[in-house]
Amino acid sequence: MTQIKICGLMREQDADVINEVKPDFAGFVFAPSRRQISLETALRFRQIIDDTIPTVGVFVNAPLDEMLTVFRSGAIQYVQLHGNEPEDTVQALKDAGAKVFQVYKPDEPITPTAADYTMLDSGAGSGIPLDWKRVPQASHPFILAGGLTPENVAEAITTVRPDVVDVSSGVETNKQKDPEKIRAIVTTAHNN
Ligand SMILES: O=C(O)c1ccccc1NCC(=O)[C@H](O)[C@H](O)COP(=O)(O)O
Repeated sequence: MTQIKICGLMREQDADVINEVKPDFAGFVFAPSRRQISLETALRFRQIIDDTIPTVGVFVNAPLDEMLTVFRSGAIQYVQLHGNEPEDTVQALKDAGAKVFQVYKPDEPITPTAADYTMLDSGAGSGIPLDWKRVPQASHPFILAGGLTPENVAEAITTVRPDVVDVSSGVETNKQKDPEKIRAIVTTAHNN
């Protein structure tokens, strides 16, 4: 079984399929993006998403205080650092009790980190696949992201053997989350 994060929830109705199929993580984008949501919306999501599903806040070079405010509000349990955040930031978030995903880009060295998860991503919700055969050895738990879809996720898992896969664009239709695609990818990840 491979765990899965569905990232970039935007509409309250997105929570319905999340509660139905129970991915292992649900992600909210706080960085500037067409998927960006407010803290108020994230708090509403947290109220309606099943308690057993941890929520992850995605930030890009945000001030530490901003991330701590969101974490302490209870909207998220994990912080995903998607910019060039230094190890000091990872440590400060962990000292505050947050769990951390540290994101690396292709061709960037995967350096030792105190983060709870190491994540390799081709972009930032861009839907661009990685060359899975060139994914470097990384410390575990390891998350693979970038251009995953219900159709290609089984091959990605077989090739890379990540602990977690992460998807956003590949479960959207007309730039909105698509319940059928979410059902399909969660089932496939959990069966592989
Ligand atoms: O999704 C965004 O809009 C986004 C914006 C800024 C920074 C990160 C962002 N997404 C991070 C994610 O965790 C996505 O799920 C990941 O990049 C994979 O996206 P995709 O290739 O679209 O599946």
